[in-house]
Amino acid sequence: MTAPDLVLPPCDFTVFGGTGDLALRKLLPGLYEQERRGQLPAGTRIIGVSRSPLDDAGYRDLVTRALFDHVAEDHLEAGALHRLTARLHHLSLDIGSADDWHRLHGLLKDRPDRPAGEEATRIHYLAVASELFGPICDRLDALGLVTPECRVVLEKPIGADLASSHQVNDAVGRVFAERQIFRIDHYLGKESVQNLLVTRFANVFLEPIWNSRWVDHVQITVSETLGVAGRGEYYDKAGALRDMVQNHLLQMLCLIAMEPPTYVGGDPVRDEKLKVLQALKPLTGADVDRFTVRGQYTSYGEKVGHPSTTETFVALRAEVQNWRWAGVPFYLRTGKRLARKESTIEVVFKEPPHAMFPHSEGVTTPNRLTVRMQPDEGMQLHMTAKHPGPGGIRLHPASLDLSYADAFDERSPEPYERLLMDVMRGIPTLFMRRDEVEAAWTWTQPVLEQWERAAVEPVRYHPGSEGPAAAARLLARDGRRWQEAGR
Ligand SMILES: NC(=O)C1=CN([C@@H]2O[C@H](COP(=O)(O)OP(=O)(O)OC[C@H]3O[C@@H](n4cnc5c(N)ncnc54)[C@H](OP(=O)(O)O)[C@@H]3O)[C@@H](O)[C@H]2O)C=CC1
Ligand SMILES: O=C1O[C@H](COP(=O)(O)O)[C@@H](O)[C@H](O)[C@H]1O
Repeated sequence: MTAPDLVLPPCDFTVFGGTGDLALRKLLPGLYEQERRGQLPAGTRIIGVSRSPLDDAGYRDLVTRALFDHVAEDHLEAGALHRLTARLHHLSLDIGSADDWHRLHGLLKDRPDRPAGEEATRIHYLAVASELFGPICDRLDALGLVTPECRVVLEKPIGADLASSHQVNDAVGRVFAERQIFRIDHYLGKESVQNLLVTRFANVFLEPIWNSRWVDHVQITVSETLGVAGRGEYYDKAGALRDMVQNHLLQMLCLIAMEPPTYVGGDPVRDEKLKVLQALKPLTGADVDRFTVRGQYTSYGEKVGHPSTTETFVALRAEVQNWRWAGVPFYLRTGKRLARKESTIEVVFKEPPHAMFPHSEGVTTPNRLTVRMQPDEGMQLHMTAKHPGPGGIRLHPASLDLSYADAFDERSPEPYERLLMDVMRGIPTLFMRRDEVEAAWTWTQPVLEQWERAAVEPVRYHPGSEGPAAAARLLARDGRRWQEAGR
């Protein structure tokens, strides 16, 4: 999935929402890492846009402070900091008002370093709420700032439901062609998530058993220790289903469940993911009540300043209705203020068909492939081994471990760092296509509607806990349990 090194033309990288949490915590540190590794194309400029009354110097100060907070200390290098901050500009404008946009036009058109007719590659990164995507695109279009080489990057969630995601995608699609639109899902930028494709399709040993005959069930967990931090206003309108499940968790499910694409490239991979989303068994009515759990940590209302019914935890049971996966449950869960920060996928295989070792019944544990996105990126294949020693065969759980930190000298790039590079190079494989986003909303929508219709109150859980007991019951009903860290 990595393109050969190319000499890229300069970029004008405009970040709408350039003073926001995402820009300061993730995007600018990602761009800094690229700068440090000499990967930013020469002549690249980074233009932050927000309503804040900042000039270039003020923005450079703000970003420098953010880099000190969010870049690993041993990566902070005076030269790279200087080079990156020298690229920064800030424009104060209100996206909702027609004023001041001419200044963006002036800045983007003013490239004395480029020969006449050769513009920089313009990348418009929309790190603002998705209601603002349409107005931004319209203004860029009206100012003549959209050329065929331009790209636009959309942050998730795109819309708040199926209807609004159609509206947002329509509004962006009126100005940009689909090939210019990069819908970001930072989970697809994680090395271990990309490695799922490689593990499945650059090896042969898994394929014969990667189906309902041998896989008992799949678990996908993204558990966070942090609460909603400074993002309460956004989060309270979104909740965990829109914030995490509709995008990150379903994308991971797709990579586990998809058929082999003809080659790893933009459309083949996305075509296969789309088929998985379209094969998800709809959860409606009584199924929603039975197969979903909504939770909220007990101090959430205080955090957002009012009583709220927004979920900060979701667990659910999904099914992919196709030949490969019929009858295999995919259990998904995510939540805030839980006991651990951990993102994992567990593919749990069936028991061997026959217990042939004396006294082995109940001693073996099913084979299991654990993919660890964080912490300690890697993979473990859990198996049963012979305990060493004479006198009969005693069985013992053991595992084959792949830890990225041990196996590779290079550090794994942060997801945004990797994905921003792909945007600059114009590589769409790790970005969501419109039909994928809408298919994910199509599946999510009836759950949202049923929760609303039935006024499903979230069950409370204690911060620092494993989440609501109902999530454990969801699996216990099927005679299964969540795999917890390290076990
Ligand atoms: N933060 C995160 O970890 C993640 C965020 N996202 C998504 O990224 C987007 C941004 O999130 P986040 O950074 O957290 O949000 P913030 O509220 O922290 O930042 C919003 C940014 O947009 C600017 N802004 C808001 N309204 C306008 C306006 N009318 N005109 C110009 N600028 C405006 C704000 O600056 P000012 O108020 O000065 O105008 C600020 O720079 C959202 O869509 C979110 O869902 C996605 C994944 C993770
Ligand atoms: O997109 C989001 O992801 C983060 C979790 O990302 P991770 O890489 O730290 O697992 C989540 O905190 C945030 O609410 C959500 O918008």
